[in-house]
Amino acid sequence: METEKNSEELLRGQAEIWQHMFSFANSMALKCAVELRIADIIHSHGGAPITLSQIASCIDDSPSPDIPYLARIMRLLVRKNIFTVHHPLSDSSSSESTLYGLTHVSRWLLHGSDLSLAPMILMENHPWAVAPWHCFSTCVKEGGTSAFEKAHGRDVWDFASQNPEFNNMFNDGMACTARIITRAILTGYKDGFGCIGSLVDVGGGTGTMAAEIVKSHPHIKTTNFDLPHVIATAPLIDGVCHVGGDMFKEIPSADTVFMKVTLCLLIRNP
Ligand SMILES: C[S@@+](CC[C@H](N)C(=O)[O-])C[C@H]1O[C@@H](n2cnc3c(N)ncnc32)[C@H](O)[C@@H]1O
Repeated sequence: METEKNSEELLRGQAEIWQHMFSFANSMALKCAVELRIADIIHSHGGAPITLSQIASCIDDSPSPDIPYLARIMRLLVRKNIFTVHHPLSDSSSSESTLYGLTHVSRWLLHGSDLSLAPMILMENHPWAVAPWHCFSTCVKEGGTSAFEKAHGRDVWDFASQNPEFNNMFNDGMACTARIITRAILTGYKDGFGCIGSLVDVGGGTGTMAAEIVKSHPHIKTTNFDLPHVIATAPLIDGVCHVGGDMFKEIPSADTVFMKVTLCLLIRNP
């Protein structure tokens, strides 16, 4: 009896290992959906569910997409609740009539939407960004530096300064989350900004956060401060002054210092 229970547990353990082993498949399928712009394609058809052939016919730079391959990826994405599937005919095996639609999850994959995580998904799943995740054991064995440095031989900011493609991808990823988070901050902390005269966003990337602040509080003299290679790619933003530099040396003066990474710090100067 005991042995039977043990072997069942062991089998369950093995199943869990297989799940962990291939859990990266979820991120890769998500990345594929963003690269192929599947959510955008469905959205451009009015958001109503469409067939695989309709999706395939709108995929950029692919005169003859592999529909069975696409079907397999969609099956995984449907399973993960990223898209819906409908079988309008009673014969659910007829893949030609099967319709795929958007969910509240896939709406975050729309390119160009104000609330989109598409640039972040592309950045975080790029081989450059994934490489450090392969270095956990090296970090434990050797210690010393970050996983990014183990993978790329220099820190992420230095790497970005030497690699314009990574720099743009990283900054775009940051900008899309900044847009989402700033709106939540501005809504939740409505009264906090009224009394601010000047503000500097330290490590503000290409200025998305600063732009949102100035849009809703035009009276604030706003500076976006980041490393020179980031500021060099920042767009002109009405009411925002971009300054390049190193925060460990000096930051532009303002009565409020704003810092956001994954969490946000608002420090009022006395
Ligand atoms: C994780 S990103 C956050 C970007 C932005 N605040 C946001 O939340 O979307 C950190 C930012 O800090 C900047 N940074 C890193 N070291 C810096 C330094 N020494 N001086 C100024 N900015 C720096 C990076 O270039 C990057 O834009």
